[in-house]
Amino acid sequence: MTAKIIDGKAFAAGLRERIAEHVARLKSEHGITPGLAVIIVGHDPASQVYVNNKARQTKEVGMNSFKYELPEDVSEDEVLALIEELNNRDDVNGILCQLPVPKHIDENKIINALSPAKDVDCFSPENVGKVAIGLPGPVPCTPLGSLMLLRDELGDLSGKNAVVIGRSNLVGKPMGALLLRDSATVTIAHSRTQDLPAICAAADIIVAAVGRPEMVKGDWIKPGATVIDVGINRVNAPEKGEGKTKLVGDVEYSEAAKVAGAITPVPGGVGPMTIACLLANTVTTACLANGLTPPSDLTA
Ligand SMILES: NC(=O)C1=CN([C@@H]2O[C@H](COP(=O)(O)OP(=O)(O)OC[C@H]3O[C@@H](n4cnc5c(N)ncnc54)[C@H](OP(=O)(O)O)[C@@H]3O)[C@@H](O)[C@H]2O)C=CC1
Ligand SMILES: Nc1nc(=O)c2c([nH]1)NC[C@@H]1CN(c3ccc(C(=O)N[C@@H](CCC(=O)O)C(=O)O)cc3)C=[N+]21
Repeated sequence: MTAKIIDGKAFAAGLRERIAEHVARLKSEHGITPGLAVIIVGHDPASQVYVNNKARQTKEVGMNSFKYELPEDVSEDEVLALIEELNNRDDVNGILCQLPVPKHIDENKIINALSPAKDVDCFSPENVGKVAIGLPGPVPCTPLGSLMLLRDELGDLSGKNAVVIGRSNLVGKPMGALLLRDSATVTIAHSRTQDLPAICAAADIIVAAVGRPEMVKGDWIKPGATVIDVGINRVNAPEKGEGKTKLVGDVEYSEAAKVAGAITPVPGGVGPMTIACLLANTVTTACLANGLTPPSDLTA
């Protein structure tokens, strides 16, 4: 058996088309153009590429993009003042501060300063709570993108055994909450979990969000299971030439693809969905800010 490859890049492109239609309707029927502000501190090249991609895709779907590139040595107070200014601007519906920030800036202060109404990463306790109990609002981008791919692949997730590996506030925990809302039977594994291979062997769905290159082995996977590989790890690739690197996921892709029913590749899987869901969340917060019901196809 060879797994179906879940094309996250293509799915994300389709999602962006739907987002563009909703944005066009918000403009023509309500005079609203959603806006997303992205803050980047310092000059990490990977972050730069990523932030530029977000800005380009934001404009492509017809939304306004505001980019703030702050120097590495900017003070915490200056970043907090910028967030406060953006919190108060009517043309900004989403604010994202690219993480990590330099060490002299307290990440928690940044997260707490963001207005929950504009918190498109879904970091705030208020928004995390809404996700847990199923109230409308932004949903963490990577889990939302992963859920969309799973629903598209499997339809109803009700009663499926789902194992999420990783319990971070960013990915693992909200992923577990979303799967539970869809009536899957959810196990969340982490670094203290005993006998992870046995737990995976019972899973119809595996979501790997560990940050360890190719940790999940092909022979852990139940034949026919659906595998969502969230991990993005840059590793050395001497086979490509001296000093070259490549991206791999948290799943041993070549072996897993022989056993799984369907699997996301890295790159081209969950990563592109994360950015598309950021845009989807900005439409959601723009609707909520204007007393409109957010489009159901852009949220969980
Ligand atoms: N595709 C995308 O868009 C995105 C991809 N990522 C990628 O996803 C991965 C995970 O990210 P993130 O959640 O932020 O990572 P974190 O480092 O915050 O969390 C990793 C989790 O994995 C668990 N873990 C570590 N080692 C093991 C082990 N041996 N067995 C089982 N569990 C283990 C940790 O357990 P414990 O809690 O006990 O320490 C922790 O809960 C990374 O590769 C990251 O780059 C992240 C965000 C977006
Ligand atoms: N406030 C904040 N929110 C985030 O969501 C956030 C963040 N900070 N900091 C960094 C991480 C990382 N992250 C990625 C999203 C998409 C790809 C992505 O699209 N990856 C491509 C490959 C890109 C490449 O080739 O380098 C893919 O998987 O196909 C990667 C990484 C979001 N993050």
